[in-house]
Amino acid sequence: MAIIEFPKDMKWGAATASYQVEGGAFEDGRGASIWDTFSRTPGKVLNGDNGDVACDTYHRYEEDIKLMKELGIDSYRFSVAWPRIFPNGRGEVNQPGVDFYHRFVDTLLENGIEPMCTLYHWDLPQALQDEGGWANRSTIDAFVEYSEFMFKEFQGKIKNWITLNEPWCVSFLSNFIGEHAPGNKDLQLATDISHHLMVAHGRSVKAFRTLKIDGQIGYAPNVTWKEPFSNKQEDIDACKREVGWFVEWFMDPVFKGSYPQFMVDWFESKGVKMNIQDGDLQDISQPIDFLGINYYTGNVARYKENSGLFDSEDLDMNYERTDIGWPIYPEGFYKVLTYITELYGQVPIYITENGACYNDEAENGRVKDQRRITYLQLHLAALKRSMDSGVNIKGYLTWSLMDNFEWAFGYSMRFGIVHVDFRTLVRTKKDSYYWYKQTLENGWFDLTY
Ligand SMILES: CCOCCOc1ccc(-c2cn(C[C@@H]3NC[C@@H](O)[C@H]3O)nn2)cc1
Repeated sequence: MAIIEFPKDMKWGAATASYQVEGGAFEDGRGASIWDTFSRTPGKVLNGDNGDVACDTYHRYEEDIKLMKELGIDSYRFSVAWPRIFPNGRGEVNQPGVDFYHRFVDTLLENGIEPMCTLYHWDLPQALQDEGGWANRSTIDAFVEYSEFMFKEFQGKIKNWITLNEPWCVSFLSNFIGEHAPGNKDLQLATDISHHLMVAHGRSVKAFRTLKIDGQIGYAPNVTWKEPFSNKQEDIDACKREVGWFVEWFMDPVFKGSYPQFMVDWFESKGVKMNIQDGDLQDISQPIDFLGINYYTGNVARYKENSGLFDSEDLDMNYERTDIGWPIYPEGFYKVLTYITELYGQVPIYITENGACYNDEAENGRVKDQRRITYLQLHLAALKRSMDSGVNIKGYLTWSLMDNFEWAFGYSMRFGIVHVDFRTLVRTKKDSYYWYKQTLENGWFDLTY
């Protein structure tokens, strides 16, 4: 029994992303994205699932916004499908696609819900990929053109902007590990892409400032935590490299104007060189208004020679795991948030994603997902602990509002507080929806896991 209470001005929300929920993949002029291509490539997505229909939010958004309204959230984080705006990635605008997002945003605002818009949540126009995608610096220019259009088009309606979601996933998961679109496995390519993404982020922020857009802008890296198994320096250093791959690699350039030398040196030892052009780091280090943080899991790790990219190995500490297999590690949430604050000061932070995968099904109109409630309790308690330790948390948005297309896992992995039957598209509020609603109403919860 312990009451965990949050500041009255803290923002509460929920998050989704275009390719994962919209559907309408070929409607009203939308162009193909790399995920339409990837999901149609045999063996890339479990069960051959794709985002053609997804949750059909493209047609059912009014129903979804009713669910948000009843939930009582302040803010809803969604992403715009770039190929719905620019079917070829640049140039000609697809007006019906623009009109959809106006209807969507207007309905959010009519219901007193603040839109938090992610410009890039992985659905790159295939036409740009055909020219090399993020490996080609011309895609940076296309992203700036897309950003400028969106800033001007939705000025006054959207006041919270996120340039990129999880640049680590877009670069390393998608182009070195190869699990996500476009599925390359090349460390030099992935490192070049990570840099081009950050230049695109910085130049988008510059455009936001130049256009004098009313509102705030940031980006949303995903992070993890690796706790050294011992106080041996080799274990500490191995964990620093693992965490640095997510934290310092994507945050030092923004907050310090340079890449972390210990990571640059490590990549060079793997034969990777940095391809940085004059002015790139000045662009990347444009001041931002907030940092989005996505956290799901962490672990205990130690040095292991020639193991993985960083001479490290995770240990099986017998932590409980969610249904996607990720260890439940709320301590890591506290550790990585306090670490970020130690490195960069009290940067305003929104938790732009945190949630659990549990594949509970609906029975008689109810979904008993107590395990998700427990995960949320543990992580919100860790969040409050970080706030009491000086971390400048401005808001928390759970991933996700509803079950959706979980990338390479397709529809097999459920992160929603609302269940979706993907045969009928019927939405069912889970027990966690009601728990989250009560928590937002109170501004506190009783830690009773
Ligand atoms: C080092 C080896 O690693 C192998 C796998 O490595 C990862 C890391 C991270 C993820 C991951 C997935 N998600 C959930 C999504 N966030 C955005 C939203 O679209 C959610 O669907 N976050 N992180 C997957 C795999």
